[in-house]
Amino acid sequence: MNAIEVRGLRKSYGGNTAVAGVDLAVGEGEVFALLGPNGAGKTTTTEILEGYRDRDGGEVRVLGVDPAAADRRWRAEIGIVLQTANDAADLTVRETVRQFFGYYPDPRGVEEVLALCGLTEKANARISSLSGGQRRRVDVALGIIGRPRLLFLDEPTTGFDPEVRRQFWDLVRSLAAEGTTILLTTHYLDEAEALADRLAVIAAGRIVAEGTPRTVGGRDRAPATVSWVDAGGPHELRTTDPVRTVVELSARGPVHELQVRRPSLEDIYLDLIGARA
Ligand SMILES: Nc1ncnc2c1ncn2[C@@H]1O[C@H](COP(=O)(O)OP(=O)(O)OP(=O)(O)O)[C@@H](O)[C@H]1O
Repeated sequence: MNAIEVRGLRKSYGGNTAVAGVDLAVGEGEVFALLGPNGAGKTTTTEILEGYRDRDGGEVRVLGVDPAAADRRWRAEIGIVLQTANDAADLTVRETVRQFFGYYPDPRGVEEVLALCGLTEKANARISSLSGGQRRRVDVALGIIGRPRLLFLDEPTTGFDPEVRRQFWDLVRSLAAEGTTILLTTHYLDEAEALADRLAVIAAGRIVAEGTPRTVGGRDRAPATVSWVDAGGPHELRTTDPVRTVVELSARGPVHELQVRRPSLEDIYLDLIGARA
């Protein structure tokens, strides 16, 4: 059984179509990233999957259940890290995490979660005194304390400094290694590349490409750029067979600053969403 199955999902707000027929399948234990520009329909799609938003049409199964008709038991198997920070500003970090501990049938230990999220040193600090990135870590802690089978991460590392982002990536990898299915929404393509087994690019409410970070949008077959400097000056060549180009160049005589550049995920993404000519 797939953790998430979506067929023909549609949602409009008044006359504005936010999701225009999305199909999606996420396997158990997969880390799946949803990419797309602002307003593409990512949050609307994930909120429908989380059971927080009605849909206009389409079939949706999350852990085998229609989220529109889900019960408490289903909800306990889902972890959610929303874009908005929590608002229990007067409580300390530990008190906040402990409160959520009580909501779940089989939670992780409070101290374990604080440690996993790098919050042990801030355990006695009030939420209101935390920095933006530290608050975000509390959101993540609350999302994972229930030991979810499926975790929704909506732009989880916004506001994180580079070191904390790396720590968070390690946390996601360890959750994935335990078998947690993860649906990640992010604007950071390096994050999708580092974490996702598969990803989909959504634009104007439709999925425009799906694949692994290596293959999406024909990335693995796209031409590479070979650049070098020789006696005639700098050169650049786009080719689908860069190995052959390099072999031919080296047979011709001395070259310097030889570089082979494959299209990055960002190059492919920008092409897919039509952001480049
Ligand atoms: N509650 C709402 N009422 C009316 N329109 C909405 C509502 N929520 C979203 N929309 C519209 O639906 C479309 C999709 O929005 P959505 O928030 O799903 O996009 P997104 O891909 O998550 O964007 P972002 O990257 O900015 O978070 C947008 O045009 C947005 O203006």
